[in-house]
Amino acid sequence: MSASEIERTLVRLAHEIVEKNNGAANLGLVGIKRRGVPLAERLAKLIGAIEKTTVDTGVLDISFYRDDLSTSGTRPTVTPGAIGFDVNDRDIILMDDVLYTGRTIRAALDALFDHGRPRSVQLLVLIDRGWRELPIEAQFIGRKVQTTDREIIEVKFNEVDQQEQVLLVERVD
Ligand SMILES: O=P(O)(O)OC[C@H]1O[C@H](OP(=O)(O)OP(=O)(O)O)[C@H](O)[C@@H]1O
Ligand SMILES: O=c1cc[nH]c(=O)[nH]1
Repeated sequence: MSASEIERTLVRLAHEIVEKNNGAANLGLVGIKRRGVPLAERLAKLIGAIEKTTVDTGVLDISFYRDDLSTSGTRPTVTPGAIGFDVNDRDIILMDDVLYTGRTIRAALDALFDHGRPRSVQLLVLIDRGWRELPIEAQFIGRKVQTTDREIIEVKFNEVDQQEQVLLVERVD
């Protein structure tokens, strides 16, 4: 995806979020570090412009570590820290760049509920590449991409990577 394709996709997703939630009054957007954070910030701006309001955004910090005893290889862990606003009774939309096994989102849900009790939680991802290992699905999807287990989706955002594109690349062993 090019920068303009990413932008058009985010505009569409902003409208889908507003439509599905009947506005933005109770919404809070929570970006999963790292590339979920610019996603949440950009969508808050887009939704704010559509609804002429401000939308709360926050950050969940999730870091990966190698677990050599685990068959899956990597396991997401949650770094404790403030989200940035009170999540109690809010309609939360978790945001991340790529949805793959679903383990990051599972950990993010645990972290979110450690911070309070949202009224609802929805999930937005820019790319759904399949290969789920858990019963987790996104309500808002930028693009579904069929991938093999030798392929990797690389999302590059200006705010993090100083470039803007989404690439499908072959894994190098
Ligand atoms: O559904 P999952 O299998 O959990 O995979 C999805 C996660 O993987 C990526 O993070 P990555 O580990 O590549 O870290 P980074 O992009 O922040 O470097 C991506 O940003 C998602 O958070
Ligand atoms: O292909 C993948 C899988 C997980 N996370 C990514 O960023 N890309």
